[in-house]
Amino acid sequence: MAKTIAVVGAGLMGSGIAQSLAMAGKEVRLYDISEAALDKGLASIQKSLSRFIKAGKLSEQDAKQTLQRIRTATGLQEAVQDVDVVIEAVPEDLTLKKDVFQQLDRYTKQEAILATNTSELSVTALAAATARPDKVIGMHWFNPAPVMKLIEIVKGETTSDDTVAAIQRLSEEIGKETVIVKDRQGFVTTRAIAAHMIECIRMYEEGIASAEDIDKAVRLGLNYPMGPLELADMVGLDTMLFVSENLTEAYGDRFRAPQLLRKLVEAGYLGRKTGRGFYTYNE
Ligand SMILES: NC(=O)c1ccc[n+]([C@@H]2O[C@H](COP(=O)([O-])OP(=O)(O)OC[C@H]3O[C@@H](n4cnc5c(N)ncnc54)[C@H](O)[C@@H]3O)[C@@H](O)[C@H]2O)c1
Repeated sequence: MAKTIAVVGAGLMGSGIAQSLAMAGKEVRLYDISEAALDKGLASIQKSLSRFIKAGKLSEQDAKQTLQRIRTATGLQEAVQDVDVVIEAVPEDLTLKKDVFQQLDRYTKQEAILATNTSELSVTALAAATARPDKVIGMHWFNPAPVMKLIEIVKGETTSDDTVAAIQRLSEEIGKETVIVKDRQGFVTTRAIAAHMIECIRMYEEGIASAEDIDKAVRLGLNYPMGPLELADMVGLDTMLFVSENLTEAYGDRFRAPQLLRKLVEAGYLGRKTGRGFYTYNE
């Protein structure tokens, strides 16, 4: 049973993953490249825990204990040397992730499992960067990690059944549901959401309805929690373009980025993070 888990990268996903694990009683080592990044990660964990308390879903005492179970480190070796599982959540860049996996391979116990939270990069390629390709696996979380139920487990070409079973067990121990998918571009969730979003952007481009009405139609008619265009703005239009290009390479024209998506990105309108995407944000 995995007792101590390292999370590498304390950004949006890494901090949420660390929090989910600690809330479920796991000892966590949280690593990032700077103190500033770790402080930011811890602040977002504290904010999220306060929301749980306010909603009556967590006691003050449990929140305090959760925080005590998260130990931060700015040295990678120190963070990972004694853990059973590492979950990598550094930016979506294959070269960077390969480099991180090589270091993890060097610094962790031989039997440790190395998992990646990539949304769409090749788990198999990351496995090949290590001397333990059978112990490398995709553990794809969703934002916000402490709330979202699913973990999409990605079995690389070389991932062993034991590794899949161990990550399935860990996910269940912390109260998550799992699906097991092959290591194919976009897995299930990224491929499904991209197809949906790209088709809705095309409808907007064709002038079939306003952005507001497309989002409203999908929210109220299909019962999705968010409309596709507001969701694209939240994810980031640059990220959506990157996903669409990789899916086009894998599956052909049906994933080709609509002109409008490309032009918005070229204009620097990347969604919420730049204050403008399909919508304009004032805060
Ligand atoms: N944002 C999402 O909704 C979402 C959902 C599922 C999966 N993902 C995936 O999770 C991963 C992380 O995404 P994010 O949104 O948390 O990004 P982010 O930019 O919020 O966080 C990345 C963190 O990694 C740190 N970092 C950079 N280089 C590092 C290194 N060498 N070692 C350790 N830390 C390093 C950064 O300082 C930053 O804190 C990506 O692979 C992404 O595709 C994202």
